[in-house]
Amino acid sequence: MSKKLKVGVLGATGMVGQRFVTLLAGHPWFEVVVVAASPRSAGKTYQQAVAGRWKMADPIPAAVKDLTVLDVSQIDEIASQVDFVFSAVNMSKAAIKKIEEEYAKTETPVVSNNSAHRWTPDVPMIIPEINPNHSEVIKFQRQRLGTQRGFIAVKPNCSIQSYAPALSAWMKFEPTQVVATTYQAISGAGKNFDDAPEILNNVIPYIAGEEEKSEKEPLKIWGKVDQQKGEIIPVAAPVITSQCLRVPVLYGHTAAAFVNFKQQPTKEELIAALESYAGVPQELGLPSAPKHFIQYLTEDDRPQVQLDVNFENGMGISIGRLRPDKIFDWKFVGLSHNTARGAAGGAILCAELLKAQGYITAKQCY
Ligand SMILES: N[C@@H](CC=O)C(=O)O
Repeated sequence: MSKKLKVGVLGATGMVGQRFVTLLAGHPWFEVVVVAASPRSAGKTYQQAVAGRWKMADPIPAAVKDLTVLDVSQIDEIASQVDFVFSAVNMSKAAIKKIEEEYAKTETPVVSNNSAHRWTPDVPMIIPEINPNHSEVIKFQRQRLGTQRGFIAVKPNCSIQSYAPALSAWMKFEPTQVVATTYQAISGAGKNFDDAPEILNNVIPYIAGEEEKSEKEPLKIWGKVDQQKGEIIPVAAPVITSQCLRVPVLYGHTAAAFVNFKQQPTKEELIAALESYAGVPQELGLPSAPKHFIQYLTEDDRPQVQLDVNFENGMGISIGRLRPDKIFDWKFVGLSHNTARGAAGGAILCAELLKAQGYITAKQCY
């Protein structure tokens, strides 16, 4: 058994950072050796830094609780201790862009949960089952950054994960138009019910920047690597329009979606395409890969957050209520776990893919 890769978690004290630390406990390939956060937490043990704000159901992993939190701006010091980092830093978009590039330039690969680099044309935005080949763009990014090993890869926003996987399974039927309304959990805003009492008995019809991400990000995921330009060119279709609502749910983003297709698939064909949809993570048996990526639930009242959000440890997608529509061709409901598949879990699976593809290696092997 080869040695585990040494990992740093940047932004380790926030909700997504806590999820990274929890999911990485006992990971077969990766070992958290550095936790980093803002100067406010730096110098404390991880346990002290998250005291009173630990939001995970599991206790703080024993291997991490006594680590001293470093300041994320101690870039060289952190880079010297790790093979790569996960980024969940909470800063302005410009500051995130800058610091993630600075880490990459120390020859430290960055796998980011943040949106800052999602539209940098030579940064791959990866859902490993859907577009594993987008890592091909890393060679162009390395040329731009002047690195041999360092690069940035990102995962997309959590909001798209409840409907984009279904649409990906249906690409052969050529979806042309999509309406997606998302019902998003408060943990997506880094909060629980104590932090967000205003959500009780309420629905808030605005999440800053979310509709734009929901409409645009799938187009890059379905895009092509242009080997001449050295970037990913997003597709133009399907056109997606979206509304994003915050609802009183802790974990689980639901989407109610309508689709038009160029081809006219039957319901059986659509369900078969969902149920059989698998990719490189399943073929390679990556440690965080769900065995079954998309389940189709036949009961009229599924998927439900309470019953289905933890399907495949929160890494699988649940689809149901597929039926013909009066205005569109078909409509359906999707559900995904926003902090597992939609955030830290999705980033960890992305890092596993990049390791399997040879983009992330132990620094001493480089
Ligand atoms: N922006 C999302 C979080 C997903 O990554 C949300 O607010 O729910």
